[in-house]
Amino acid sequence: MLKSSSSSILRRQNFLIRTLIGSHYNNQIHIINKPTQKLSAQFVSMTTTTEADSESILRRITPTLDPNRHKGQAGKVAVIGGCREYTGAPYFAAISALKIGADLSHVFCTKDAAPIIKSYSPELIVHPILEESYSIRDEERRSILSKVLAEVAKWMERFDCIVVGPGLGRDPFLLDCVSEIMKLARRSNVPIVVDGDGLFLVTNNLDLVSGYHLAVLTPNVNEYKRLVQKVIGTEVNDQDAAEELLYLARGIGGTTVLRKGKSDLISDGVTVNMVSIFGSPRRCGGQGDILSGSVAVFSSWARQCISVAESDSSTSRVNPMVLGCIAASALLRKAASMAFQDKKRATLTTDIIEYLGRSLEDISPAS
Ligand SMILES: NC(=O)C1=CN([C@@H]2O[C@H](COP(=O)(O)OP(=O)(O)OC[C@H]3O[C@@H](n4cnc5c(N)ncnc54)[C@H](O)[C@@H]3O)[C@@H](O)[C@H]2O)[C@@H](O)CC1
Ligand SMILES: Nc1ncnc2c1ncn2[C@@H]1O[C@H](COP(=O)(O)OP(=O)(O)OP(=O)(O)O)[C@@H](O)[C@H]1O
Ligand SMILES: [Mg+2]
Repeated sequence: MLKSSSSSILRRQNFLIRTLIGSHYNNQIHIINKPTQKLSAQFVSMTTTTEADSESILRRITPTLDPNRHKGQAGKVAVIGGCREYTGAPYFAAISALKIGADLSHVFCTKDAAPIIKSYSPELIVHPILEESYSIRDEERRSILSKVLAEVAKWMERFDCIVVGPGLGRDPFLLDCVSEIMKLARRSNVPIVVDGDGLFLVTNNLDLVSGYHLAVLTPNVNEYKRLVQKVIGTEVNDQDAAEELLYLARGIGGTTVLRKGKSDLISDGVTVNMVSIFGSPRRCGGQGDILSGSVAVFSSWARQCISVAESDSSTSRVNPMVLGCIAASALLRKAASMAFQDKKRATLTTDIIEYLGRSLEDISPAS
């Protein structure tokens, strides 16, 4: 009985993967020119840009609510962020993951930030383990770094994805600890979404993500500018945005980059996809944090889908991190648009989070 139901799930997932490949790859940007090896500012605009079929990707990667599944199977994510200044950003990322459908969402933050983040929500599992320079003496650094790492190591293998950076701050000692956490995640093959101050860290230490195919960078306008300057050595060229992003992703060794903006552009150095469905004209802070938590969940779901069908050799063409980005971008934009219809100028990030569930329900009904 159990065997026959699991083989029917397997058959369904194999079917989903095959249709996924078909629809997704018909809707990506086609790179007509073969980029030269040398990274160059002189991109020749030869791409045709089409919109990703995000609704069908969302529908296909979102798991069904199966009564046989146990807690954790729909996703366990962790946000590394939250310091003295910023407590909203890690909360937005972590709660968004739960609202979309993850089972467990953790936050690893500084000791100061933890009671505040806990008070926002009893749903989050909050670990007050990070320290900033002001709270420690120089001679304690080494022992505190080992303690922080040991604490995170106890949990790391349980996570399907970690999100590094929302509200992390830029304290040098804290960033040293986070670099070690990222190395640990990489050694454990745990996917990493890098956002906010995590991008400040990574831009100055590209080796942390370079060549890691399970990493996603989600830069906003400023963060993208700094990345392009560092990796390509030029100013941003909006005329040839798709080619530039492709070169950037290649320059980081095939790490997926989601460039946020009026249209979101996504590349892993092989393809470039675009999501530009209407969102909201409100640009209140925190929407990028929703996105990073959502990418963590959707890319984990896409990986689950693909790993079930691994025997199908054609699946090697599908990058689950890219699918996760497309799904997350589309869902956030839909939720933002619904929240704006309701709240207009008063729309805040918490309002958008309240619409995540209904937006997903419209595309992939729970029953
Ligand atoms: N409630 C919270 O706790 C929030 C905390 N956040 C955190 O704040 C930290 C810094 O992130 P930021 O996004 O502010 O860093 P950025 O480097 O993107 O922004 C720095 C400055 O650039 C300006 N800027 C933003 N968009 C611009 C544009 N399109 N053109 C020109 N200038 C622009 C901003 O006004 C800001 O003063 C991160 O850790 C982030 O996660 C943000 O996520 C927002 C919400
Ligand atoms: N001009 C725009 N029009 C429509 N949607 C946009 C626009 N700019 C950004 N977005 C959407 O908002 C989301 C967040 O992007 P934004 O650039 O605000 O990130 P951010 O600055 O990192 O946010 P945060 O305040 O959380 O740090 C993106 O996924 C994008 O889809
Ligand atoms: Mg941000």
